[in-house]
Amino acid sequence: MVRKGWNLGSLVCRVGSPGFYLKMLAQESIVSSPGKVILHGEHAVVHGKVALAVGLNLRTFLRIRCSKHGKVLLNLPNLGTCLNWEVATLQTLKTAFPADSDGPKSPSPEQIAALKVFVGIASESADTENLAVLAFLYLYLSIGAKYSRALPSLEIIVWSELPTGAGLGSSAAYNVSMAAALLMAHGAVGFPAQEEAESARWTAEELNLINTWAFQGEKIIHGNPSGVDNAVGTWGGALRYHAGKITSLERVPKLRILLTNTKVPRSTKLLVAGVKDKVLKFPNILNPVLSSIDAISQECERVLKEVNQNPSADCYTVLEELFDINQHHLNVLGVGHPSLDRLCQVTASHGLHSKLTGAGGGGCGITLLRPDVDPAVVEAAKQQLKACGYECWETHIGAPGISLHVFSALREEVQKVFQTFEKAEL
Ligand SMILES: Nc1ncnc2c1ncn2[C@@H]1O[C@H](COP(=O)(O)OP(=O)(O)O)[C@@H](O)[C@H]1O
Ligand SMILES: C[C@@](O)(CCOP(=O)(O)O)CC(=O)O
Ligand SMILES: [Mg+2]
Repeated sequence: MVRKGWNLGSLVCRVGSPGFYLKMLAQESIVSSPGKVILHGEHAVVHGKVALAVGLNLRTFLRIRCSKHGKVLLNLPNLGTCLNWEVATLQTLKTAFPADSDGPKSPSPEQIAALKVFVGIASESADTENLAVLAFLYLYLSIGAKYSRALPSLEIIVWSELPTGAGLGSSAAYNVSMAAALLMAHGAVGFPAQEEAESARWTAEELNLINTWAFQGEKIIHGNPSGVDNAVGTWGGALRYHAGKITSLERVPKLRILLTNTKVPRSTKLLVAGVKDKVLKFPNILNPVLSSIDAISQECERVLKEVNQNPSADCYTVLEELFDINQHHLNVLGVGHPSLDRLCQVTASHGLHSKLTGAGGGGCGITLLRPDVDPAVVEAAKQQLKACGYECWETHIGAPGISLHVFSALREEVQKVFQTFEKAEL
């Protein structure tokens, strides 16, 4: 179902009246993708073990407009970055991104080197913020090379409710939104909106394509991603992820979670590389730890089913114990941080159980809230965490994956946010 070119016709063919789609495309499209919370399996999942992850109700929004000014504008207000390039200048990179008919391919070292030279990043730079620009250029040029003869002139703005670099999958939400918007702009996936619908999702085949391209963007930001984050950003809900196999977890109970951001910055790429080095150095010591984390994910999956069928206080006690054990394992892998130890100690002093989520090294932790927990206990824990300089908020798990926003109050609100960031560089 791949359609070639920057193609209004393909959008019109999909469903509905031509006037409706032409109007929508002439204006612009807004898509959004959720952040994620990994319940269990971070890091181990990079080494082929099971992870359980859920969509988070904090999202990244992207607006794409096709324009006639012969430029590409990329506005990233979360990073304070707004760049633009002449399309003609971007064409000079086409030798590194030749047209080919194969599916998405991993970014090659030569392509990454060419992009770094183009953007003016030192090749050894560990600055993760710049990686968002590289990931965009990679997706723009690769998707352009695959689906169109000419590169399009575009204006793109991405704004997120998620903290970046805090373990909540902001990089994946960014890459999933970017892949969906660019694929839609090229007609490689349809424009799924139905008239009067508030938001819309793509077919499973299209979601698969979006996910595969987003994974390539994640490779630029993470180095060696497992693919779990982009899978949640694409499909949402609650997923079991194992060696690229994505299974939707059916009938997951509505778990309540307290999310805490220690605000200690860290880079997923460096933390993942650190774990790899440690596993290579001490395979006999650390492989059993990864296997134990795998067993924790599987036990958690079993208990979540039980909570649904036959909820009991014991189930929640097991879930709490699994959090505690996994947090110790993650410390053994070297991805803990004193700020996370403090988070766990503070919540433990209120009888609550926490673990880091995502890459660790700072960033966010999650605390399980049993259904019968006294609200005064949660409030006291929150106050103490805030006094440590942390930010916390309560949430429950399972937000929808990548969505196109058509007619909704949410779309209007997001538009207003985008307008505050609009710059007049063009
Ligand atoms: N809204 C955004 N705008 C621009 N870049 C983003 C955005 N969200 C994430 N990124 C990119 O992702 C990086 C953070 O990714 P990462 O270190 O994997 O942490 P996490 O995915 O846990 O937030 C940022 O440094 C930036 O390159
Ligand atoms: C550590 C890891 O398991 C999750 C990283 O998540 P985040 O980028 O910290 O949100 C890495 C991965 O799965 O690719
Ligand atoms: Mg990430």
